[in-house]
Parts: sequence; C-alpha cells; structure tokens
Amino acid sequence: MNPARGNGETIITVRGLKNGFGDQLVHDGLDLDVRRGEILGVVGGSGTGKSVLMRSIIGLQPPLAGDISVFGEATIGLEEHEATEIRKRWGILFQGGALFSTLTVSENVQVPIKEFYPGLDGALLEEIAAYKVVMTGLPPDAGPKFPAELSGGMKKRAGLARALALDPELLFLDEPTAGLDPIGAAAFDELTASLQKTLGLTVFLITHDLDTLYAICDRVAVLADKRVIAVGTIDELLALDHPWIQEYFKGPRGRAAVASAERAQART
Ligand SMILES: Nc1ncnc2c1ncn2[C@@H]1O[C@H](COP(=O)(O)OP(=O)(O)OP(=O)(O)O)[C@@H](O)[C@H]1O
Repeated sequence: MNPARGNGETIITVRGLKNGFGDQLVHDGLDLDVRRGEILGVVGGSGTGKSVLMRSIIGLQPPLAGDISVFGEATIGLEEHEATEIRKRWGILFQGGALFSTLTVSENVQVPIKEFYPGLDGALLEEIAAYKVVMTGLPPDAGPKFPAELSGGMKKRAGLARALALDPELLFLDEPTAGLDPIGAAAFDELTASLQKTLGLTVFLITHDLDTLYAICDRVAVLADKRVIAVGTIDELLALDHPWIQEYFKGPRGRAAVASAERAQART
C-alpha cells in the first residue's frame, strides 16, 4: 500500500449517481473520486453494483441521475465524437477477458487500434500488437494463437494487452484475478502494479480478491447500501465499525490475506 500515491488531481468524479433496472435500484446517491496515479480497489458484496458503476463511468450504462466526469470532462450526454476522444484515453479489461474467440491474440489487440486509428498499415499494427503482447508477460509466440489455445492466466494477459493497446492513462479492470490459481493471481497483481508504475497509469480495479487489495491497492472503495460507504486505505477502513467492512477484512479470508501480505513483506 502506498497511500501517498495519487494525492494530486482527481481523474474520475462521480456525484449523486443513480442506477436501476425496473423496480430494482442499484445505486442511489453514489459519490466517488479516483485520484490520478492510484490503484483504487472497488469491493462490495455480490450484486452491489460494482460492474454497473464501471459501466456507467465508461458510458455503457446511462444512469437515471447523477454526474460523472473523467479527465475533468463531463461524460454523460456527450456527442459521439466527443465520447470517442475520451474513450481513446482509457483501456478496459472486462470480466472474463472478453476476447474475440475467432481472432488471434494479436488481432484482438489490434481491434481498438483499428477502431480509433483506421488508417494504420498492417505491419505497424502487427508491431504495436507484438509489443503489447510482450509487455504483459506473454511469450512472443502467443500473438498468432487463438484464445482457446491459451491458459486462463494467458487469456487475462491477452485481455490486458488489448486494454493497453492505445497507451491509456486510465485502466479499468473488472475482477482480473477471478478464476486464477493463487500463484497466477499473485503474478497478475505484480504485473498490474509494475505496469501502473512504469506507465504512470491510474487503475480502477473491481475485485473480490483480498490478496490483491493488500498487495497492490493504494485505496479501497466499499460499495454497500447502494452507494460508496467508505474509501480509504485498508487501515482507515478497519477503523470504521461498519459490519460488512469488519466481516470482510477481519473474517477468515481477510486474516489469511493479512498473513500472506506480511509474508510477502518479509521476503522483500
Ligand atoms: N443489464 C441489466 N439488466 C438488469 N439488471 C442488471 C443489469 N446489469 C446489472 N443488473 C443488476 O444490477 C445489480 C448489480 O450488478 P453488478 O453486475 O454491477 O454487481 P456486482 O457488484 O458487479 O456483482 P458481482 O460481484 O457478483 O460481479 C445486480 O442485481 C444485477 O442483476
């Protein structure tokens, strides 16, 4: 944890967000600030609206009410060309990777590049994709492979390579370590932290993985009761007496994550 990081500018601001489906209200008066340069973990029970929040921020879920700004610009109700300019500046790893199964890894990485820069020639696209593939720790020969030929961890890395295709400032990760074994998950966390540092990224990271929170998140936002009930370092959250927060961080899995973070600290 490095709470000092990200103390400057706010890169995402959400105010009074309201989302719902039919009779079900998912968010009601949700506020959140994400600071430039931080890795913000977003946690909450299943169905509390973490993915819906991410979808609202990236413009895939028009909210019932509220204001959202990213990079200092309001993102709701933008003209298509204005939205495109903003979308170029972020990358997204959706839950499960969401790779196109009929395209190779290299072709998957090229999808956003072709979308935003349709004029680039094939050789340059190949070159950019090859660079992104290697950057995410995949072997160079992963480029021509299809997703079905990859392990779960490799698929996540390929999804990350695609999310980084346009050199984003802001990265959205939706449960990136779900389905990975603990060693694969720890390796993915290390990759995220190292890319954040090297590329100066801001990371909005939805997770259920306590190890990830302890290992790489600067702050954690907790979703409950249709809003963000608290944001802070894990120590700051532990000082609160909200029952979900206490149960989450101090339950058996929370204690195991602390022990594992302490072991990792002792090794460095
Ligand atoms: N397109 C949709 N239509 C109807 N209901 C939806 C839609 N998208 C999400 N919901 C509902 O909104 C609620 C919040 O969903 P969301 O996927 O954001 O939860 P989550 O916190 O990400 O959960 P999990 O941790 O299980 O992934 C859920 O009850 C879900 O069923």
